[in-house]
Parts: sequence; structure tokens; C-alpha cells
Amino acid sequence: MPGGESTTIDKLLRAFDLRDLLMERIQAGLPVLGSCAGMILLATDLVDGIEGQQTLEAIPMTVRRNAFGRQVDSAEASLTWLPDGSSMRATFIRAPWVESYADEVEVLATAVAGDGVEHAVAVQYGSRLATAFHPEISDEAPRTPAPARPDLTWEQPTRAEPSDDVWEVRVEAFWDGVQRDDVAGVIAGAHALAEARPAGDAAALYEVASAHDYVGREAEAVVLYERALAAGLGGRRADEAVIQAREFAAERGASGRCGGVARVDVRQRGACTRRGGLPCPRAA
Ligand SMILES: NC(=O)CC[C@H](N)C(=O)O
Repeated sequence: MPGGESTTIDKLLRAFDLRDLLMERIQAGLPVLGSCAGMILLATDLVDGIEGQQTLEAIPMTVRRNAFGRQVDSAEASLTWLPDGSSMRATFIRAPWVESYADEVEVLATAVAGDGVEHAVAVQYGSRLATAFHPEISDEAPRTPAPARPDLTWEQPTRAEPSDDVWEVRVEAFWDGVQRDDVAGVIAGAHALAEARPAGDAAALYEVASAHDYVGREAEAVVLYERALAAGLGGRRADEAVIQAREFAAERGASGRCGGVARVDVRQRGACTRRGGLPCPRAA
């Protein structure tokens, strides 16, 4: 998380729907480094935040914004990098400091501020690091990287929707918003979902198949259902793929012979598997 202006970054994260996603990723173990405004964004609590300012709540600490003063109080200072006792120059620009922190948080560097008191300015919590200064613009960097500590003991609070799998949330959102008559949009949307998965992924193939089915392109859908099944599709998706592919085959066979058999509306069947649709038929 870069420096800049934490209130603006917070607003943008929310405007672009990235906050919950980032929180989920960080909680799932994505390593993160926040500098300056980034440190503010990783804190659970703020002093001198603006009204309604939110953070990613990744490190159990309270951070004071603009703690060292205004822009004119920005300065370069010498610090001791505690992991190896080496000294380094650090650049502070309208910088925050860590006011208080949970026992599990490790302090990597402190600085004595204008108030004559030593404050934590670099901390580590598992694979989450935060610095009040800007390491990217100093000539010097710590000689010893902070040791990797993947074990987290503190359980992070979250305001994000509980979800095991961000992709499944996207799939749900896609189907909640589909318009059956927007054929190109439905197909493109399903392909966009598939691109977020590895090539040949069974669940992704299934979703693309379903999209074709939904807009009435059954023949292509069946080929894709079969490919999904061959790729090892499991669970609910596998049941539905079998039913839908089988019905298409039956429908084809019937109409090919006499053309008089009641047509099963495969599109309807596609729709009924979605939330808010018709009750789902059960597999025989
Ligand atoms: N250099 C910086 O990132 C400044 C941070 C800024 N004061 C804030 O509140 O976000």
C-alpha cells in the first residue's frame, strides 16, 4: 500500500469495490507492505482520521495521522533498524506514527519525535509490514529484511462478506445481473469470469457453458458442458452439466426422429438453476 493520502485511497478503494476484496486477500495470507498512508490503511484504529475514514484493519494497532506535523515538518532522520541494529536514513513526509499496538505486533524501528518521545515507526505483524516513512525514496534500505513470520495469532475482525472464494462471489454477482437478451454481454461476462481461472478449469468451463445455454446457444453449451465434465467438474455443477447435456441430446434425438415430442426448454432449465429462478429439477 503506497504513501499518498490515506483518506483519498480509502475513498477510491470503496468507490472501486476493492476494499472487501483486499481485506479478504490479506486475511487469506497475501503479504502486504504499507508505507506512510499505507501504514494508516493497514491499522485497525486511527487517531485524527477524518469522519468515516475506513482502513483495511490488517494490523492490530492504533496509528496517529500526521503525527510528526504538517508538510513543513517533513524530514529525513536516522533510525536504528532493530532486526540487525544497523542504522538507516528514513524520509518522513506528513508521516504517521504508531500510537499503540497489540502484543503480537513487533516493532522494527522507532524514532524520537518533536515531543521528545520515542515512537514506533516500522512494525511487523506476520507477513504484514508497515513503515511510517518512505523506504522507496531513501538511498538506504535496511540491510536485513524483516524475518518472515507467517503465523498470525490475532484473529482479524472483518466487515467483508464472509466468503471462502472470491471467484465464486464474482460468479454469483454475474448471474444476479445477467440480461438474457444481451447475448454478447452474457457470453463476454462468462469469458471474463473464466479468464480469472487457470486455462481449462472445469468450473470456469461450466460457467461459460451455462452462459451459452442461457442465451439459447445450446449446441455450443453442450460441447462446453462435456469439456467441463471431462476436466473433472464436481459437485452441484457436475449434476447440472449432466442434466443439461442429457436433455439436449434427448431433445435432439426426439426432434430428429419425429419432431413431435414436447420440447424441453433448455434455456429455461439454465435459468432455473439460478437464484430467484424456477425450482431446480433433480437429477434422475
Ligand atoms: N506521505 C504520506 O503518505 C502522507 C500520509 C498522509 N498524511 C495521510 O494521512 O494519508
